[in-house]
This record gives sequence, structure tokens and C-alpha cells, in this order.
Amino acid sequence: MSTVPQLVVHRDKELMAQAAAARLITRIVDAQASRGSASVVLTGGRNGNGLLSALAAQPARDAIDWARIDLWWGDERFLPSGDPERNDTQAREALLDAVPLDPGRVHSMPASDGPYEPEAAAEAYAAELAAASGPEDHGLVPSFDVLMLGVGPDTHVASLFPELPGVKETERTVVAVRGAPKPPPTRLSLTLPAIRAAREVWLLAAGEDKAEAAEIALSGAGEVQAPAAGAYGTSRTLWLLDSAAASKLPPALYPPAVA
Ligand SMILES: O=C(O)[C@H](O)[C@@H](O)[C@H](O)[C@H](O)COP(=O)(O)O
Repeated sequence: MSTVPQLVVHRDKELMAQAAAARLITRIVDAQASRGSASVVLTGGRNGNGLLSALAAQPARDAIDWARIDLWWGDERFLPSGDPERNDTQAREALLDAVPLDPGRVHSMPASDGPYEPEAAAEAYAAELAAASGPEDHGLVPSFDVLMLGVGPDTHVASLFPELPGVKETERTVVAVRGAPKPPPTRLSLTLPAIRAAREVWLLAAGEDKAEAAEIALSGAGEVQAPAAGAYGTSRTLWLLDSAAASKLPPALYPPAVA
């Protein structure tokens, strides 16, 4: 079931990062209060890391019980462990190394210097997701509380790029991506079926370079041509934009006030 996207537009990307970080803190605290733990999927990229850095700087971050949260990734650059270009490396620098997480609940995607080739690495991560999926979940991945996705200028999300095989995958939950137009060329990515298992999907788009992508994805494009259009949650789909990224949205979509 697709959920109609909700839009929140902030003045600029700094405010968007701050406000999204505050929103994430509240969402995690609520999940932990109601179910004893939380499950969040992180995204790479400037907007995703900007949110993590903003969260690290917010005193309210300590309202989160960091020992009771599972962290996953929506995609990863298939590089050696610790490589500065890996999404998990950047997330650790932005936030994760500063909070008392349970290392066993931080689920990095396999690295290229591990035992797997990309396709086997995707299968291994899919197995890890399946092992974490409980009876209350509806498939092969946990019902993530929040799954965050940066939006690329070409409307890609995670490492699902327009017209490439990954966005067309309907069965597997994790795929290897070769020949990605955004370097590095070899990546691992959740697929749309896995993304859609999340309770809430948050799409982050800030900057003028995302204006066309937001307009295309929110104006009825198909998911193969515009992967961001196919990213939605079971209970909520939320686009978090700044004014620049929202500047080309059709008036009917543009929220009445800039938050
Ligand atoms: O591995 C990656 O590069 C990201 O996961 C990717 O999906 C990113 O989120 C978008 O490309 C947006 O990136 P920016 O926020 O830097 O524009």
C-alpha cells in the first residue's frame, strides 16, 4: 500500500538537517517507549550525514537509549572496511562514534576486503535482515521504524538508479549494483520491496540540484524512471526539503507555509 507523500519544506539545508534530526530523535524515543527498541535505516550522502551531524550536536540526543536501537544501511559503497568513502565510515564520524551504541546492533553492509564478492555480500546482508525479522514483521526484513533516503539529482535513492536493474527488483531485498553512475561504481543496496517494509520512509532533498528530481518524483513519474517515486512506507512517506529543492514543485504540492 503506498502512502501519499507528505512534504515539509524548511528555509535552508542547515535548518532542514536540524529539524529532521529533532524529528528523528522524537521518533526513536517514541518507538523505544512503545516497543522497547527502535530500528532505523541510515542513508549516505551529504543530506544524510548532515542530519547525523546535527543530531550529534543536539542535547536531546541523550533521550535516546542508544543501547536499544538497531541501525541498518539503505546502501553502501563496496569499498574496504574503514574506507573514508564508505557510508558507515561517514556515519561513524558524524554521530555513531559519539554515542554508546550496542556494536552488535550496528549492521554495516559487507566491505570489499571481506569474504564476499558483491553478489554474495548482498545475499549475506539479506540473510542478516531476514534473521532480524520477527513474527510481527511482514516479510524478509524488519519493519523499520524510520528508513531515510537521500535523493540524488537523477532521482536515485539508496543505490537504485533510473532504468538500472536494481530498481526493477521485485523479489530480493538486497542487490549488488555494478556500473553505478554515482561513484564508486560497485555498491550494495536495499531494493524497493525492502524499503517499502519500513513504517516510515523519509526522503531528504536539499539544494538547488535536487529541485528537478523532487519535481519529477512528486509529479507522477514511474519508479523505474524515478526511483524516489517508488520509495514509500507502510504508514508514512515524508519528503523533507529545503526551499531550494522545493522551488520547482507544482503549486498544488507546495506546502502553504515554509516550516
Ligand atoms: O551512497 C550514497 O551516495 C547515498 O546513499 C546516495 O543514495 C545519496 O543519499 C544520494 O546520492 C544523495 O546524496 P547527497 O545528499 O550527497 O546529494
